[in-house]
Amino acid sequence: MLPIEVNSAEFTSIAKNEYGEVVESKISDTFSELILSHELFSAKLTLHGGHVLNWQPKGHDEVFWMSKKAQLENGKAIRGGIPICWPWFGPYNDAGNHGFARTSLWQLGSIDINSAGIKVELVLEGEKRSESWTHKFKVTQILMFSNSFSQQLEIENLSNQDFQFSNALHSYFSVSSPENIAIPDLNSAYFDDKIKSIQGCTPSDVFNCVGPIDKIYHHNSSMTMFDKGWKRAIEIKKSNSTQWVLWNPGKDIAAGMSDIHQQGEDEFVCLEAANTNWVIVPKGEKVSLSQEIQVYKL
Ligand SMILES: O=P(O)(O)OC[C@H]1O[C@H](O)[C@H](O)[C@@H](O)[C@@H]1O
Repeated sequence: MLPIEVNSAEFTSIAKNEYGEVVESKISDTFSELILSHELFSAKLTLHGGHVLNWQPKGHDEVFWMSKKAQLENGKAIRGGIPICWPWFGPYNDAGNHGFARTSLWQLGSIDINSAGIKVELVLEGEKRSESWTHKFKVTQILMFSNSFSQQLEIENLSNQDFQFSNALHSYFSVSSPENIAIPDLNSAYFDDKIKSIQGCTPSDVFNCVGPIDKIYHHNSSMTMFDKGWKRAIEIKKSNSTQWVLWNPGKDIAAGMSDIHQQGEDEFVCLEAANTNWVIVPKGEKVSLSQEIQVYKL
């Protein structure tokens, strides 16, 4: 019997029709990305971390920033795009920052290409993934790429007791400069300043997003980020997330981060739809949260 022919090319088409195509590109022996093409947008994602790497709606520039020094390797967190921070946000016990979802290999559930865009479903499930968080769970991530973008997480508790999680959709938005960014919707929100370790700060105007800035805003509706340099606005709607996290490391902290290229901190602002406090999911139940992003020219 002849051996089955394996497609040894670096690029392998995994779904295609008259509206678009999804191609797998092997970056290394252990890391590959999925390249999505469609007349309304282009985008890239990877199963490592269930991570959206970029999305560019037609007629606009890239929406998400990616570090030129991002570690595209099995088990590493990727600096840029949208890391999924889950089942915890920030540090937790000795288990490191932001949970295991962003460093785990997700499974490809389904791909649907149609005239409106490309829908991709990714799944992460398991039990005892971390000594600090041992519950049995299933997370389904539903991504809809089009001239807008939406990302939904369905978090299912499959264990025989209630569990809790915190999370963030840690979007790195590409900007002309953090100096040019205004987010007027934040002006009226109470916030915790993580750098100064002060909680419950009274609302104050956000004139720019120059780092170091690391704030948790208690605000559960939409945000619009205005970039006066690139004359574009990014609107982010979210559901079931009670906070927004605003982060940029600034020059000195970024200089100590091996996966940010020189002056990379001048190219992005993170605005993260988050639940920084624990959310309880009763046993056998499901919680869903999402964000939806739209880009406008000013
Ligand atoms: O370096 P990472 O683990 O990816 O975390 C990057 C940043 O994520 C969030 O925005 C947190 O609020 C910051 O405190 C943290 O520094």
